[in-house]
Parts: sequence; C-alpha cells; structure tokens
Amino acid sequence: MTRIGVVTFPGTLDDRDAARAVRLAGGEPVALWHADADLRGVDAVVLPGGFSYGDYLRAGAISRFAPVMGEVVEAAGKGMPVLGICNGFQVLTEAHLLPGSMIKNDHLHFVCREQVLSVESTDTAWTGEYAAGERITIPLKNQDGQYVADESTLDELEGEGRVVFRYEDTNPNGSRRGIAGISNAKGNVVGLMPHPEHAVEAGFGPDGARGPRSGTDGLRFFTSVMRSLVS
Ligand SMILES: NC(=O)CC[C@H](N)C(=O)O
Repeated sequence: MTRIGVVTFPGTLDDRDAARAVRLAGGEPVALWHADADLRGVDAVVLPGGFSYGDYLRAGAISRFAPVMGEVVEAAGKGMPVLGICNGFQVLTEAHLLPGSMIKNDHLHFVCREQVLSVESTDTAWTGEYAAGERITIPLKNQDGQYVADESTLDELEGEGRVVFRYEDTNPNGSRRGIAGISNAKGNVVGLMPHPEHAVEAGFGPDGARGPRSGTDGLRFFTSVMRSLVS
C-alpha cells in the first residue's frame, strides 16, 4: 500500500483531514512530526494546512527550519511527490521548493468560502486524474493567501505550464494572475491555497448540487499521487 506521510508542526490543524483523505483514496497515512529526522520510508509527503508556529514572523517562515523539512527538501529533490496545502504551500515557498511568496489577502480579511478553480495542468504527480481545464470546487480559508512573484517568475511559470490551478469566477485574495497553485519544474512538488482534503467525502465537502461527485472534488489529488507512484 502507498504510504503517504502527513507532517504535523505545532499549530497545524488539517493533518487529521489530510490523513483521512489519504485513507479514503486507498493509501496508508503515516504521521510525521516536525522534529522527526527521517521520513519513515514514506512514498510521498503532504504538508497540511493550519497555523504552524502561530504564523509568527511570516506564515511558514519558522516551519521551514523544522528538522523534518531538511528531509522533505532532500526527498523532493530526488523526485518524491510533495503536496503543500495552504499553510503547507506557504512552507514550500519559504523553503524555496516553489517560487514566489504568500502575503496578506489584498482585502486584509480572513476568507472562508467554497472556491471554484480550474485545473490548468494535469502533468503533475498530484493532478493526473483531473481533466485539463476541469472546474472543481473545494474550500478556501486563509488570511495570507495572496500569491505574489516578480513578472519574470510569473512568465516562467506560465511558459513552463507550472500554473496548476487558477481561481475561477472571482479572485478571492488578489493573487497575481489568479494563481491558486503551482508546481516545481519536475511536477512532483505542488502547492495550492485551497483545501482538497476538505472535499473528499460526499455530504461533507462543498455541495452545490452539482451531481454525484458533488463535494468530493479534492479526492483525486490523493488517487492521482498513488497512480503516479505505481506507473
Ligand atoms: N488554512 C490554512 O492553512 C491557513 C494558512 C495560514 N495560516 C493563513 O491563514 O494564511
């Protein structure tokens, strides 16, 4: 069975939902602690959402120095799939596994909504089971969700097909070019602000009466990575 590590930092709050998403997708979740010095032989890693180290200094800025992150950076460099969700995305930018930064939402308020995204790239370890251009609805909840990078970095991301998700219908936080998620050049590392792990079970995720898969648009992140590991 595919073993997917879920990292808990002090202040993480979505680790249990991430572990549950892994289980519902057919994988085995493995709890990793921020102070761990090894990844316990996992096949992939999820950095979940929350307020690691209280978002002090800057969201993700302290977590980046946690012992487990040294292992995650090394494994990611060797091609291990890594997914950063919300605070996890913030950690990935702070750790320089992904370019750019997350700053306060442009309206300066916390945002909590069901967010429509377009899947712009299916060429990553975490999105292979989506259709290019597909619209999905998953929850978004954060205060530091505005993705920023300089123009040349944004052009490079667009040119290399590394914009993985874009906000649809509305830009909820002022992110440059409506970017909701990006990948590294190899496509094994993906970060996004909205939360796929909160939309994995019918009746609990965003509903919207959109048919039989309603509320489960996030599940294919986790089935995609398992498929990418066996193929
Ligand atoms: N949901 C989350 O992971 C929150 C992320 C981060 N602490 C923020 O508020 O921006």
